[in-house]
Amino acid sequence: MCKYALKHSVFFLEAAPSFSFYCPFRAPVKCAMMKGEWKRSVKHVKQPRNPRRLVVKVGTSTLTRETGSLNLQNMEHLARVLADLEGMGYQPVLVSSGAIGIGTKKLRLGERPTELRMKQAAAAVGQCRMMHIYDKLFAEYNRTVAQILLTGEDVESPVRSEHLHNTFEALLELGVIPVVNENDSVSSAEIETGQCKVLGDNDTLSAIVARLCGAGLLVLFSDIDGLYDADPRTHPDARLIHQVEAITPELRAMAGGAGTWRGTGGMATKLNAAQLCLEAGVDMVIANGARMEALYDIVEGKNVGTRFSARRGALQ
Ligand SMILES: Nc1ncnc2c1ncn2[C@@H]1O[C@H](COP(=O)(O)OP(=O)(O)O)[C@@H](O)[C@H]1O
Ligand SMILES: N[C@@H](CCC(=O)OP(=O)(O)O)C(=O)O
Repeated sequence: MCKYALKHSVFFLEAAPSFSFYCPFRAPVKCAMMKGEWKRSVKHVKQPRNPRRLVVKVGTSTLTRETGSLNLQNMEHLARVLADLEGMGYQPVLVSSGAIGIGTKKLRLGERPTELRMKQAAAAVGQCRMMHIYDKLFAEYNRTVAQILLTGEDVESPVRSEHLHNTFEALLELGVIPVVNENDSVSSAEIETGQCKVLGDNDTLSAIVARLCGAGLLVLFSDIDGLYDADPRTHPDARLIHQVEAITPELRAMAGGAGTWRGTGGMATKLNAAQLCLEAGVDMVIANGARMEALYDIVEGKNVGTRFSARRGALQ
């Protein structure tokens, strides 16, 4: 136990520069040594990665159709595959966007609102509807879901992030599938500007969640097969990049913004998420949400979409 704490605290010191703006792993590690029984709290201890734990993020463009209606086909496939993976011994955590888009449709607003308070109202309505659908779909497979809504302050605060970490642990231990989103109705940072010191968007949020709960893999399901060397919507000859090991300025230059009126951030925010994952030793894959079954291959490390491999700095 003591060796564990020391080993990992040393790791933190070495890795400290990468964690200067965010460190979710604040659970104190108590260490008793022989009869001296000294105890120490090691803050900022980095969690070992659990290879069976995976975070799956789905974007609004995957959960809704061009008309703004729910894409029930994608949602059903998502619930079935995650329930099945849970049955196979994996511990899935779902990060789901879609609250504003779904709320916009339910309120018959016609188009995504531009006024902040209206976006927040749409998110409050849409989140409720989205959870209702997830609850029903997962119940079909005898699975229980839980809602976790987060803000930047929650993951910045040592006390709150420790509570969050403990809640994830308890839910996963109970076999529950957590469904996470940003708490848009109280947090204006993301939906107003797309910029936020800690979160910023659900791509970044999912990377933070993957680190917070010690996941070994993050999968971002989008409306496209992966990262291309240019946005395929404007460059039809763009080529898919299969493997990435470092986020370089050249790579960032290839990543454009959102592809549809429903998406937020595009590939730019997915690369931010990849950067956070690579720093923490978490593998990340971008894949097409129209083929959720690809998740079976992804967890086995097969070549699907774009894989960001965290070879350096990996804990396991
Ligand atoms: N280099 C790129 N490779 C692939 N997609 C890109 C690239 N640059 C920009 N995009 C756009 O990113 C979109 C996916 O992001 P986004 O619209 O935010 O969806 P989501 O809701 O899944 O987060 C794609 O539809 C595509 O048009
Ligand atoms: N929290 C917002 C989603 C923000 C976001 O990042 O959206 P997306 O680009 O579709 O993943 C919502 O639920 O509407």
